[in-house]
Amino acid sequence: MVRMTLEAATELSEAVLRRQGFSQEQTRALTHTVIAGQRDECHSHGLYRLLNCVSTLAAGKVNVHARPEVHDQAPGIVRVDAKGGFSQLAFEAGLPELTRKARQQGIAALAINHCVHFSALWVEIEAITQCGLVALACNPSHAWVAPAGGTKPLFGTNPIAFGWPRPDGQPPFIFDFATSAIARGDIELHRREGKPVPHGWGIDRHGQPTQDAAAVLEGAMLTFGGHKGSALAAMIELIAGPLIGDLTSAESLAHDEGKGASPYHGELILALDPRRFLGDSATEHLQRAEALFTAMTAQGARLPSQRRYEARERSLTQGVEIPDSLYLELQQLA
Ligand SMILES: NC(=O)C1=CN([C@@H]2O[C@H](COP(=O)(O)OP(=O)(O)OC[C@H]3O[C@@H](n4cnc5c(N)ncnc54)[C@H](OP(=O)(O)O)[C@@H]3O)[C@@H](O)[C@H]2O)C=CC1
Ligand SMILES: O=C(O)C1=NCCCC1
Repeated sequence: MVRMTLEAATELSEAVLRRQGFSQEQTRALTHTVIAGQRDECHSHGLYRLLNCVSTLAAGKVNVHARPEVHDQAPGIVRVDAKGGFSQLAFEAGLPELTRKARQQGIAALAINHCVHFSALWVEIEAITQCGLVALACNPSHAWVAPAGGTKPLFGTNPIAFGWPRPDGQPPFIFDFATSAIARGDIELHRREGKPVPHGWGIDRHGQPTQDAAAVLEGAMLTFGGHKGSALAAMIELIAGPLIGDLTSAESLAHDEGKGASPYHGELILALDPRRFLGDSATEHLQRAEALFTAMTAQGARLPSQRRYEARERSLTQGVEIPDSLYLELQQLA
């Protein structure tokens, strides 16, 4: 393993992206995401993702000079056309209008269209909760996951993330997971490290259960929680696909033409303002939410994101670690 400071990791990411032709703005926004992922020890969405940025560019499947366009779609809806660029800049462009509308209306939606997407959603959810808003985000990806009861890839790994702001400087309550048993990135990391995957992550192309990571990647991933994850995955296809006029995971994969680039689709993000829902009683009710978190942890349960926040503390002082092989690949690209 190679250990480096967060500053060195940031320089490495910027060097790779600049060298490969990404604009200054794209380089900054992409680096923010992958460094956040690495810092919080979300290895499937950290520095490893730079390899996808580079291969997506080489495949001609991303516009590295895209300038997102913000449209005031309706009183409660802001739409951002990412113009074929990565989603990060589009999210940044839409965030001020999303928060303004949420504060005005109590609830607002941000629909991002035509974006190339690979981000962990908690990065965006954190930005919204920092504004004191409750947040929900989801998006399709490429058709890699079989519906419960089926054996052929149809859904994306379709992440869903939720965030709740907390008082007194406490970090927000956030969960963020794929509706597949695990993110595809994690299966890719198992394949790179030659490790078997646990039972229940996927099936081979003949529909048989397998622990061979490469066979799952060629076959189909499985949903988490059987029919429950499958229904959530279908919902995400609908509300972050046709509802916002964008591609489903199957359509994203067809758009890819076998190039292996990052998915191309839309994203739906909702923001809710507790102060609009509750008026003067907001503080009292947010305090009741704190009682829920206390009751969870009192039983020995950990809150989602607690591992991430602990990793963040460690990384800020000790830096981050990546496998030698990834470090060498990134050095070569830089
Ligand atoms: N852009 C895209 O299209 C896609 C992105 N992704 C991203 O991949 C990432 C990983 O997804 P996935 O593989 O499903 O993640 P996991 O199955 O690891 O689940 C992650 C979530 O569950 C929480 N969690 C895990 N274990 C526990 C526990 N014992 N108690 C309480 N909470 C727990 C995590 O908190 P903690 O982090 O603290 O462990 C985190 O919020 C996500 O960030 C997602 O956005 C996934 C699919 C597609
Ligand atoms: O890990 C995953 O699953 C994905 N991550 C980024 C984009 C495609 C799906």
